[in-house]
Amino acid sequence: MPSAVLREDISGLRKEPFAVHVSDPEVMGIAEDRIKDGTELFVPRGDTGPWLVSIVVHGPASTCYDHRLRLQVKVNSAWPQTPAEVRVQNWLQHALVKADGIVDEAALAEALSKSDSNGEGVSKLCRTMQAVMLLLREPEQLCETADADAIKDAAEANAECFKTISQYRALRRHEHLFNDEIAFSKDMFDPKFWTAYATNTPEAWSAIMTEEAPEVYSFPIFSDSFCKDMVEELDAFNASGLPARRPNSMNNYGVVVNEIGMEPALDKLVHTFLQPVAHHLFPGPGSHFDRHHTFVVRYKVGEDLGLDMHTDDSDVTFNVCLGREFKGAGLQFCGNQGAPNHRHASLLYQHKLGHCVVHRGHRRHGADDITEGERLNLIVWTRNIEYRRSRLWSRHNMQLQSTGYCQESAPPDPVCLSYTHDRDYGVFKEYKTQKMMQNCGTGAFTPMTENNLLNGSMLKLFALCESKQGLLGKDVRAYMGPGAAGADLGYQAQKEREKQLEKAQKHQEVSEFRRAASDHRIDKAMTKPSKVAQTIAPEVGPQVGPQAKKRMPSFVKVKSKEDVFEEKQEPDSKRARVEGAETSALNAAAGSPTSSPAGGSLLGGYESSDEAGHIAAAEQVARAAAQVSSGKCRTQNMNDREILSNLQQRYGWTPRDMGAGGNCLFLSMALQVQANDVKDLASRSSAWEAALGENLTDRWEGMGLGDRASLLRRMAILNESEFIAELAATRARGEQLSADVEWRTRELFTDMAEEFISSNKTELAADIPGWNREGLYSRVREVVSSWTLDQICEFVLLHADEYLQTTGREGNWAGSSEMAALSSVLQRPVQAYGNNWVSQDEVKLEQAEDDKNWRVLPYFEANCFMEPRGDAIRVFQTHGGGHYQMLA
Ligand SMILES: O=C(O)CCC(=O)C(=O)O
Ligand SMILES: [Fe+2]
Repeated sequence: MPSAVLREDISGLRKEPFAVHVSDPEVMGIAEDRIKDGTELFVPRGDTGPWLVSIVVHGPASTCYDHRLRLQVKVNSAWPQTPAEVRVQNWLQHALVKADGIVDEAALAEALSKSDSNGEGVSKLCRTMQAVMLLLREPEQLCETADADAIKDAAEANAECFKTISQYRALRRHEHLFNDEIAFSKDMFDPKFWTAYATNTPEAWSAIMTEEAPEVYSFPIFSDSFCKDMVEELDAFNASGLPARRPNSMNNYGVVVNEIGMEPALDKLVHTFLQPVAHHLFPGPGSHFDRHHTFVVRYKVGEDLGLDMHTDDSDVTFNVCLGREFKGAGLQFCGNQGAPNHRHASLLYQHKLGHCVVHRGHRRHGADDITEGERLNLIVWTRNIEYRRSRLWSRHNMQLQSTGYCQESAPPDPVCLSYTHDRDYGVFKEYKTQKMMQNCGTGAFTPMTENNLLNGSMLKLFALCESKQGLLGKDVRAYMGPGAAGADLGYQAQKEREKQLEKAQKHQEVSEFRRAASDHRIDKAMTKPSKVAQTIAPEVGPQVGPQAKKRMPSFVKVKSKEDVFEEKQEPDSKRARVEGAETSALNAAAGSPTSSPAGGSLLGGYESSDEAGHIAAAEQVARAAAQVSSGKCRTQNMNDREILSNLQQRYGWTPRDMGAGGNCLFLSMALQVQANDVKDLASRSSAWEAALGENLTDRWEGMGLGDRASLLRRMAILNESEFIAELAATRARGEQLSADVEWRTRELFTDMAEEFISSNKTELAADIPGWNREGLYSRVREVVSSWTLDQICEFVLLHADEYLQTTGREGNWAGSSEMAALSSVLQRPVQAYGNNWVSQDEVKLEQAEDDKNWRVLPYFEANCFMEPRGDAIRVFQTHGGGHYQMLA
C-alpha cells in the first residue's frame, strides 16, 4: 500500500490549476527476469513500491513548453523523505531533461530547494511539480547544471517540432490517427488481435503468436483499413512539404511520426495494446515501457532500397507492415549482439500486411533490398528505464561498447555482415560502393575522447578503419572486434608471434613507464592463467612468500551464499573487521605485508616511495584491529531500503539519486568535493595541468555537476596511470610492494578481472558462454583467489591500458579502484554503502560501546593514509551496484 501521505499529496495536487489529470498510484510493472539470467531486475511489491503516479499538466505559459505534458512520478516507500524521480513521457527537448526523459535529478533538487523556502503547508508532490515547472521555465536559474547553449538549442528544437505539428494540424487526413480519445478503436485492429487483447490471458496471447525463430514472434494486429489510413496520412504529410526528422541516418524517406503530432494516439497503442504483448513475450525488459520512439520506414526502387544489418536502441521492437505492394525487402535476422552466433543467419522473415514482427532490440537484423514496389512499415522502439538500470543491461551494454564481443563460433554468414558496424566486412564481402566503405566500422567502435588525455597509443587499437585498404582481404591482424579468430586461421599464429615480440619489448616498456607516467604503452594481449605464469619474467618483481598465495583480495564478486561462506574460511582482515577482533589481531601479529589494511587505512600508490609518509603495514593493521575490538560487529541481511533508513536514522544522511552507470560514481562524488580538495592538483605535473586546466580552485565552485564529475574521472585515470607506472617501476627495481600498494594492486586486479571476465573480453572466459553469468563469476572468483601476487601484477600491468579506456569511456562496473584513486588524490576518505556483489544482502553492522543501536558500515572504504583533510565522501550503490546515490 502506498503511504497515506502519498494519497493525501495526490488529492492536494489534483486541486492545483496546472494539473489536468493525476492518476492513483500504481505499483511499477516490472517483472523479474530470474528465469534465464539469475536475478537482475528489481521487483516492486505492493508493500514497498515503488509506485508511479501519472500526471498530465499544462506546461509553463509563454514558453515553448506551453502545452500538455505527460509526466510520471516515481516514489518509494520512504516518501516524502526520499525525492521523487520525474520522467517526461512525451517528446520534449530541454537541457535539464535527459534523453531518456528523466528530469535531471540534481537540477530538480536545486529547483525544489528554491521552492522549499515558500513551501509552508504545501505537499512535497505539489512542490516537486512546481519545481518541474520552474526548471522548464527558467533553467538558467539553476546554474549548477544548466548550460546556456544547451538550453537555447533544446528550446529551439522543441519549438521547431511544435511548429510542424501545429502547421500540419489543418492538413490532417485522418484525425483518429492523432487524437487519443478516438484512436485505436476496435475496428482498427485485426479481430484475432482484439480477441486476445480483450481476453488478456497468456493462453489468448499465445494463440495468436507465431514463433518465427527463437525470440522472434509475429502476430496479426491491424485491419487493412487502418494500414490504408496510415499510408494515406504519410502521403499527405510528405505532400505538405513540412520538415520532418528522418528515423535514422540510413533512412532518408521515413518519418518520425511521434514528431508530426501522432504521439498521443501512439501512446495509447503502445501502453494499452503493445505493452501486454511485450510482457507476455519478454517478461522483465518488456514489462514496462517508459518511452517509445515510433517512426515509419520506407523502401522503394530509386530511393532507399534496404537497411544495413544493425541492432536497435530499444528493449523490445515492434515492426508492422503497412503496405504497399512490393517484392523482396525481407527482414533478415541473425543472433544477439555480442553473442558467439551474432553474425549467423537465423530467419528471413517476409512481411505481411497488418502483421507485426516483434523482437528484442539487441537482435541483429536488417532489411534486404526491395526489388519492386514500395514498402512502408511502422516501427516502435520501446525503452524500459528500470531494465536499463539493471546489472544485466549495464553489463551487456558495457560489453558492447568495448571490444568485448564473444569469439564467434564460425565465420559469419555473409547476409549478417554490416558494412557500417563490422570492421572486417571487407574480408568477407566487397564493399558495393565507395560510400559504404567510408562508413566502415563507424558504428560499433565509437572513438574515445577521454583517453586521448593519457596518450595516443590506445587509439592504435581503433585505427584500422583509417587504413581502409587493409580491410580488403589482407590485414585481419589488427582487427580487434568480432570474428577475428574465426575469420582467419593464421590469426592465432600471428598473435603468438606478437606475444614473443611483446616479451622482448618488456624491458623497454618498463623503462617507458618509469620515464613518464602519462606515456605508458601496454599492448593488448589476453592470456590464460597458465600462460601468464609462463610468461612472468623471473627477473621482474620480487618472489613472494607462501602467504601471498591463495589470499582472496577484498571485494571478490561472488553470487551465492555458499560462496560467501567458503570465502569466510579465508583469513581476510577486511572480513575480520566485522566478525570480531580475533582474526584481525592474528593478521596484525603476523604483520603480513599481503593483508589489506583493515579499517581502510590506505593510500594512493604513487606516494609509496615516500618513506616518511608511510605508516608501517603492521602498525596499520594493529590499529585497525584495535578499532574493531572496541565495538561489536555482526552481519545482517538487509535490502537497500533498510540500509538507507539505517543510514538516515543513525547518521542523518539522505540519499540523492545520481543515476545508473559507472560514470554516476563520479557524479555522486562531485558535489561532496570542495574547491579546497582540488587545490594544487594542477601543479603536480604538466599532465595534470593539461587535464585539469588552470585556476581549478577558482573555477570549481561555479562548475556544474557534470563538469566536476568529468574532472573527477580524469583525476582517477591520471592517478591510476601514475600508480601503475610506479608499480611497474617498483617491480623493475626488484623491491617488495608495500602493504598499501599491494592492497591497491589487488583492488585494481579484482575490478579488472570482474570487468574483463564478466563482459567476456578475455580468453580467461573464452570457454564460458556470455549468458552463463554464474560460470563467469565463478571464473572471476577462481582467478582472484588462486593467482599469485606476481601473476596479479603481471595482469594489471598488461591490461592497464584497456582498463583505463573503459574508465575513461564508461566508468567501470565495480568502481572500487576509482574510489581508492580519488581518495588518494583528494586526500579524503571515500566510503561506499549498500550491498556489493560479495555480500549480496549481507551487510556489516557495528555497535559502538556508547550506543545500543547498530550502525551500517560501508562495504568499501578507502581512507587516504595521509592526514585526511575532511569528512568522508560517501556514495550508496543501489540494487547491488552500478546505480549510485550520493549520501550527505
Ligand atoms: O524494414 C524493416 O522491416 C526493419 C526496419 C528496422 O529494423 C529499423 O528501422 O530499425
Ligand atoms: Fe531495426
